[in-house]
Amino acid sequence: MVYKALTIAGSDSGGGAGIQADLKTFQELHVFGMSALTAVTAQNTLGVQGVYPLSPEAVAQQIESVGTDLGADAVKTGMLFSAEIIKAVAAKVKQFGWDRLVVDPVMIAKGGAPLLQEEAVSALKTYLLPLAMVATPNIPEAEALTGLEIRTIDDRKEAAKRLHEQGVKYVVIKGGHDDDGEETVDILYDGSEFFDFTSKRINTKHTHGTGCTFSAAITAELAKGKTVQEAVQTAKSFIQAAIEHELGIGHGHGPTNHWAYRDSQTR
Ligand SMILES: Nc1ncnc2c1ncn2[C@@H]1O[C@H](COP(=O)(O)OP(=O)(O)OP(=O)(O)O)[C@@H](O)[C@H]1O
Ligand SMILES: Cc1ncc(CO)c(N)n1
Repeated sequence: MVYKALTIAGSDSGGGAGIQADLKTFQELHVFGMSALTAVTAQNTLGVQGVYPLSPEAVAQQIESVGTDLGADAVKTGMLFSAEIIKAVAAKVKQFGWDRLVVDPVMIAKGGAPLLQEEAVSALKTYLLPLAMVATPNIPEAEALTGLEIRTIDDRKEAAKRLHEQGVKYVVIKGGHDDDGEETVDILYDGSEFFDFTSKRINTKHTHGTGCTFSAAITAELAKGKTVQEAVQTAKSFIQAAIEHELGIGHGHGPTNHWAYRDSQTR
């Protein structure tokens, strides 16, 4: 059985985030990866030097090409840049009836460069979140989507509830941005219960693309037919290994190590 996953996202020339992180993660998890590019970024470990969005038609046509021939067992979205691209993507997801959809609501790169126009946040809420099986906001993204200020674990839970009310079936609020403490805690809400995914916080500056990699791993596992809980557990182990075994490349915030999880399975 060949499992297939499609990522609809931006290109990171530095190879650590975006489409590149997604395809590497799919491959590591033994899932055939396909891509529809939304934008090309000139980017490296020091920051984003340029952003060149594609037209909504170009995005829609790539998805059409994949959907009418290869098909996809699961789909994820990353950087979508504009309200027009979001609408085009939502229409195609509906057309192909893709219900295993992971929405990573990418807004701002780690260095502060905007990857989603401010006015597109409401389009994300209106058109795409209601189609999402899973959404994976980090803390600032969850704040932007809900209007809440998130400080405590209870705040995170409240944000998860609000996003569930907006139509997301499973909400994962990632804890990577919570710098306090020895642990990183990601919270999963399924509409009735909360589940914590906790790991040791690794003290490193090489965390470029952690969010993309994490959501791609969830998507790959969903493509195989795993439950959301199983998929999030594997994704947490995948990103933990990828952060722990850093590659140490580039002069800034380096990429994570996409082959570390596989190595850990064979050691
Ligand atoms: N220092 C760390 N140690 C261990 N796990 C981490 C660390 N930083 C992030 N993570 C984990 O990585 C995953 C992604 O979380 P994070 O909040 O960093 O996403 P993000 O901000 O969307 O990432 P990015 O914008 O770089 O793609 C989560 O599972 C989180 O717990
Ligand atoms: C293309 C792209 N997508 C997502 C992110 C978020 O990490 C990034 N830095 N670049």
